[in-house]
Amino acid sequence: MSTPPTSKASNSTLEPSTSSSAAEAQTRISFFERFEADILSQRKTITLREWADAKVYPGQIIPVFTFETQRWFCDIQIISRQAIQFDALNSAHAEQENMPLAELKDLIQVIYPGISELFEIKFTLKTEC
Ligand SMILES: CC(=O)Nc1ccn([C@@H]2O[C@H](CO)[C@@H](O)[C@H]2O)c(=O)n1
Repeated sequence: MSTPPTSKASNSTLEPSTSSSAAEAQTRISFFERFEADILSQRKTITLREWADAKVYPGQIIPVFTFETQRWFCDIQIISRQAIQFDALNSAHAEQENMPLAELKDLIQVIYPGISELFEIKFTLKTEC
């Protein structure tokens, strides 16, 4: 059996980047199961993540899985990704999360204790099961 040549095509679907970060783009994203219905109905159109969990780029279409059981439930297309300070979160963010601002801020501090800089990822639904 012959050995394949060293792979150099793993990022072939990504546009050429101006920084090195696209090389680390994640190929999937997970959400807590309790947000599945909100995502499928497009009541939830953003997510707020720490840097390590926000390596997605505008135009990318990625599959979405539940955090709990890694069950696929839709694909999303990334619209934008932008840094946001925790202290700058406002009711417009909460509305796009389909939850009250106080609840959103509490939740983020449970998921990412002490975090001050987040990334807001806007997305749109591409497919659903
Ligand atoms: C499962 C996993 O790995 N991580 C996360 C992290 C965040 N979120 C949601 O993003 C918004 C702001 O953080 C809120 O709606 C969160 O609940 C999520 O669903 N899953």
